[in-house]
Amino acid sequence: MEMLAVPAFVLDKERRVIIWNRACERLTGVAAEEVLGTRDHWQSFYQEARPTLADLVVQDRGDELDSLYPQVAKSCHVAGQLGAESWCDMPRFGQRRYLAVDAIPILGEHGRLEAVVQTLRDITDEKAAQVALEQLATLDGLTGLANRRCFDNTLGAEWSRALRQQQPLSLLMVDVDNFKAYNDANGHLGGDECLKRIAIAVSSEMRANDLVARYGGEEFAVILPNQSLKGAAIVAERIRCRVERLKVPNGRGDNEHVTVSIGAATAIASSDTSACQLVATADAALYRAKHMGRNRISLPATEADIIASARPDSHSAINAG
Ligand SMILES: Nc1nc2c(ncn2[C@@H]2O[C@H](COP(=O)(O)OP(=O)(O)OP(=O)(O)O)[C@@H](O)[C@H]2O)c(=O)[nH]1
Repeated sequence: MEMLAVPAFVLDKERRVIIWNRACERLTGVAAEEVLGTRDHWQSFYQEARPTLADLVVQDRGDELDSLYPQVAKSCHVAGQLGAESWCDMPRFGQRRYLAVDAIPILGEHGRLEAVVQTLRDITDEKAAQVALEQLATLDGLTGLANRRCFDNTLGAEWSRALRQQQPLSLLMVDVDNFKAYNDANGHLGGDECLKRIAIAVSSEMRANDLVARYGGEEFAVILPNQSLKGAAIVAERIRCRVERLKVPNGRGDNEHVTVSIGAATAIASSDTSACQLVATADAALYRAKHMGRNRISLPATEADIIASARPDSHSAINAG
């Protein structure tokens, strides 16, 4: 065990460390003599006191596995083994590592627990690669914003949260005006550059919990959790002004610049409404903003419309900004 290449430690049935091998010393930066005979082994992995997997096995607390290791947890109840993956603080190095751990009971006569071996594998690099891939799968290739798939998932999650917490949820649909003409005048690559600049402008108006996504083509969507209609209108107007201030010539004449139209909708989630209806309402508002001349925001007018805005049978009033 001492010379084993895999980091490992062993607890006795009183949860005291009886073996702490060399590889475990290298992994944690903690020498065996610091922990042998103590119950301080957790300090090598975490800033705050919490049981390691081996502690759970000794104390027969396998039922806490899922809550303590929410990322990946697996238990093999027959043999009493537990396995999990989690981020560990690694206090001695001050740098988190992602560890895959297994805790295996050692049974004596009559099947009585004598000790528990915990093995650890540092899989930080694999985890980082996996996270990077997952991020790539959620990003739009041109603008670097969240893509449509990420938008759909986030909206679903935020809708559920709004329903649970009975908080408003706002949505903005932002569409570049006359973009076909811009493409015709500047070519598709020129159009792409313009979309990138608008993406940056829209993102720069967001708070940490908001999500800006490329909804498709020259249309962006902004999810504003826990935001009232009034707040959403303020954000929408800030975005509209920000894009206008970019002063990207649209080729339609001197002093003519690229602008956006924005439709807003706000809903208090309820079980008889859906996130799709919120999108449809914001889209309808966007259509009205276009219809009324572009470079403007459009939103429901009254408090009643805020709630009604997500109902399928509603015909929200419009207030063009
Ligand atoms: N360069 C570029 N153009 C795109 C992209 N996606 C969509 N478009 C173009 O965006 C234009 C959208 O045109 P329309 O839907 O007619 O709308 P519009 O000209 O913006 O007019 P309004 O929306 O009514 O103001 C089309 O010419 C599309 O080819 C893209 O990724 N890059």
